[in-house]
Amino acid sequence: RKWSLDDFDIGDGLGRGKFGRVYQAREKSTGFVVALKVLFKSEVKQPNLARQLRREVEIQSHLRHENILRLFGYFHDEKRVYLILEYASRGELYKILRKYGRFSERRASKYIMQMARALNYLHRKHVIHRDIKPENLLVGERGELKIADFGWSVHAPNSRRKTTCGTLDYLPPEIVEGRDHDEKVDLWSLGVLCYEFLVGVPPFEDLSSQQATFKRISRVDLKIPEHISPGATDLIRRLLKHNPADRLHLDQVLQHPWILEHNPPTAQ
Ligand SMILES: O=C(Cc1cc(-c2ccc3c(-c4nc5ccccc5[nH]4)n[nH]c3c2)n[nH]1)Nc1cccc(F)c1
Repeated sequence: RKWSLDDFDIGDGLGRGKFGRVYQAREKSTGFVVALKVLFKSEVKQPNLARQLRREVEIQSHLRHENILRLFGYFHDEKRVYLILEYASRGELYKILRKYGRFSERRASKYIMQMARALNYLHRKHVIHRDIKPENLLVGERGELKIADFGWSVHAPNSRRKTTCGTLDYLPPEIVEGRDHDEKVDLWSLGVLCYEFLVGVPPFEDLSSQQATFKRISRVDLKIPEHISPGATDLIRRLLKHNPADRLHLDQVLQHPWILEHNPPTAQ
């Protein structure tokens, strides 16, 4: 199917900051609402960015999971590339987190369960995300999380250097120490995400410097506040292990008492 801009009525601008130029749009023949991401070809001129974009399109267009934002298609005109992305009606998770400060244990465990399911799906396809953090998550119509950005996903195992423009907060020791890494990096990030959902700040944040954060990550300098339940504390501790081999597997996360307690398995 060849798409073009004429197929869409363009609506409001959506994610301004992190996500660049994204607009709500309605496909004219069906009325289906999407998020249309516009990238200027001038911005994607550098060959590695074009390769990065092709890789991201390649990865995301083959993924089908309710907790992973869909890429429906793409097209370009002489100046721009357009991505037809799933519209997440409840917006960006980090804005909701900043508004509430921190989430209840029930809400956090539901989100962590959804993330574990999405990561399980990705890892089975040998895709590691490497950039799980609230800024990359959106919320759908039924309050479900959608992993939205695959800017850093690669096929496992991988030793590519990760030069992050964002914070180090979510990076595991093996990446900050520049060592080889595999999909277990996403298990570490899941632990960081769980901590930030419940506490409101990431566990190794040290606003004095990136170097200080680096040290706290490398030493796994983890302090879990008293108000966090024993179940959540246990799950966080079992994910934030320096040695990737010691981290809880995703199947074990989905069977963890803290997850089951708030998300009883519906009779299948
Ligand atoms: O760049 C992104 C990630 C991405 C996702 C989005 C994005 C941003 C915002 C939304 C929204 C959305 N819904 C909202 C509701 C209220 C307020 C704001 C909202 N944003 N829905 N879907 C989105 C999708 N922009 N960029 N993916 C990408 C890039 C290149 C190739 C590729 F295959 C995928």
